[in-house]
Order: sequence, then C-alpha cells, then structure tokens
Amino acid sequence: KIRKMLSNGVCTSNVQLPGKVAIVTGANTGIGKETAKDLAQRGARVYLACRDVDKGELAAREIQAVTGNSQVFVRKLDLADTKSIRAFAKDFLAEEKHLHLLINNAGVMMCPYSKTADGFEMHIGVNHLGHFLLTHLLLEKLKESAPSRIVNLSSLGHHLGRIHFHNLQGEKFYSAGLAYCHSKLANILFTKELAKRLKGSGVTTYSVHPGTVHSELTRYSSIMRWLWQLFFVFIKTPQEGAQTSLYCALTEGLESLSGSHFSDCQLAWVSYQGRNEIIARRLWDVSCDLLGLPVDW
Ligand SMILES: NC(=O)C1=CN([C@@H]2O[C@H](COP(=O)(O)OP(=O)(O)OC[C@H]3O[C@@H](n4cnc5c(N)ncnc54)[C@H](OP(=O)(O)O)[C@@H]3O)[C@@H](O)[C@H]2O)C=CC1
Ligand SMILES: CC1=C(/C=C/C(C)=C/C=C/C(C)=C/C=O)C(C)(C)CCC1
Repeated sequence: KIRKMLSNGVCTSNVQLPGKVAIVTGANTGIGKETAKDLAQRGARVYLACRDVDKGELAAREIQAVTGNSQVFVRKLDLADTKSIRAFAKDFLAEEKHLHLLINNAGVMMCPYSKTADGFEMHIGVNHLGHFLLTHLLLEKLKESAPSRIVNLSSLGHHLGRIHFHNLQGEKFYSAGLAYCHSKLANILFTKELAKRLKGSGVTTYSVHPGTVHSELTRYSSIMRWLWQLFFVFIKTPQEGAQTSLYCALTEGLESLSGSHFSDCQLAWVSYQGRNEIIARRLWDVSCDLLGLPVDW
C-alpha cells in the first residue's frame, strides 16, 4: 500500500499502436522490458535492441506470450561500440519503412572505471554518446514517420551531475557515482538541444526520471542493492517505473512540451546546469566531434 501510494504516475493513455514501429534500447530487463511489453500490448511492432541477444530472445518470448503480439523482434545493439550502433541502424533502416517511437532506455550505473570500444568513459559513452549516435542515425526515419517521438531515460541523479568539458572521459578524476550523474545530466541537455533543432519537424523528444525502481541497475553497487532491499517498500516495480516513459511516448497533446523533463507522469524540475542552453549547445558540438558527426543534423 505504501509503495502504491508513493508510486505516483500512471500512464492512462488508451492509445493503440497498430502499424506503429518502436525501438526500445536495453529492453531485455527492467524498465525497458516493461516499456516494450506495454507497447507490444498496444499492437506496435517492437524492436528490442539488446547487447545480449540471448537475454533479448528470452524477454521477447515472454512479451509475445503475455501480449499475444508476435511482432516483437530482437536485434543486437551494444551501445559501448559505435560499430555495433552503426550496424544496428543500418540493418534497421534496410528492414523497416517507419520508426514512430525511439525509447533510449539502456543504461549503466556506477561501474568501475572502464572504456567503451571507442575509448569513451563507460557512463558517458553508453548512456549519452551511444544514444546520441543512435538517434542521429535514425533521425531521418523518425522525420519521415512523423508524428514521432524520442524518449530519453535520465534520472533524478542528474541534479548531482556537472559537465566537466576538461574531464569528459574521467581521466583526470573519476567517481563511479558522479560519472553516472554526469551522464544523466547529458541526457537532459541532449533532449533540450534536440527539441530545439527538431521544431516544426513533427518529431518531439522528452527526458524522463522513472522513479527509484527495482532493477538490475544496482548490479555494480552492493550499497545500493542493500539500500534498495532495506527500503523495498519505497522502490517501484519495473512496471511502475515504465509509466513515465510510456506517458511521454503515448500521451496526446504533449508536443508543445518537447524538450521537457518528466517524472511520475508530470513535468519535473531540472537542475540549473540542465537548463543551461550554452552548455547544451557545447555538449552537442563536443559529442559530434567525438563521434565524427557533422554539427548540424
Ligand atoms: N532503476 C532506477 O531506479 C532508475 C533507472 N533510471 C534509468 O532507467 C534506465 C533503465 O534502467 P533499469 O531498467 O533500471 O536498469 P537495468 O540495469 O535493469 O537495465 C538496463 C538495460 O540496459 C542495458 N545495457 C547496459 N549497457 C548496455 C550497452 N552497452 N548496450 C546496450 N544495452 C546496454 C542492459 O543490458 P544487459 O542486461 O545486457 O546488461 C539492460 O537491458 C537507465 O537509463 C537508468 O539510468 C533512472 C533513474 C532510476
Ligand atoms: C533517501 C532514501 C532513498 C532514496 C533513494 C534515492 C532518491 C535514490 C535515487 C536513485 C536514482 C536516481 C537512481 C538511478 O538513477 C531510499 C533508497 C528510497 C530509501 C529511503 C532513503
């Protein structure tokens, strides 16, 4: 009862999605799996973009069995490797005529200092740069399929985040907890800058704090796991955690709020840095530079 009371925010939309195509990254478990399940339940063709295809297949079978929707597919996507991101996008673009919903959900938290295949620090590399590149590669398809939406999973933790341009890869100093928060701030800044650039295109974008949710996200931190267990009544189930992503993906009339941040299915407060347009623009330029992308897209 306490958890239900604290788990504010339910996506009440009864929008159905026959003929619509969705991609959910990191959909083999946690919030992503529940998000994909709900979209499949509404009749969408859903692509589970997972780094571990076997885990993805297990989730797809479960989703197919629960929803009766056979149009649930698994594709390999490792956000810690730009080659994998490019291969995923290439195959998807060849396979599908449309893309209506891109849910940038996958994430890592508090992993020990490590680097992606391209030499980016793991949090900024997977949580921000990986999704930045994926979105870039899929954007034309999203525009052609408009109205379409992009939902970026951020976190309340962004309040502790700062974009240290002189130490973006954590080489000068590194804290696993803060590195996560920095990457989640980057998700918010990306959403804001992207929304600006997409004005008038029919593609809108939102960032989301899903709540404090029981999932595998705490895998690298025994303290977090212990806290989550101790205070389990305060922690949302993954299904409850998926509600704000679904709200942003499905709610009609949300277009004018493109670029905004949501929690518990309502507008949420963003930190001072998260509202800074100059930092958002600079992060965009630096991200393009790191990924070898043109600045204007
Ligand atoms: N749980 C919470 O309390 C909160 C979660 N969030 C955010 O919600 C999102 C979902 O998290 P949640 O469901 O809780 O976490 P989980 O750890 O349960 O799920 C994360 C998913 O991301 C995938 N993933 C991790 N690294 C990569 C990679 N390199 N390439 C592709 N996929 C990858 C994981 O795959 P695999 O299973 O193979 O590892 C998994 O499918 C994250 O962005 C997180 O930051 C925000 C605030 C709070
Ligand atoms: C203070 C406090 C809690 C709050 C924890 C919070 C607010 C965690 C946020 C985690 C995030 C944002 C994770 C991923 O992004 C608990 C554990 C509920 C237990 C009661 C004490």
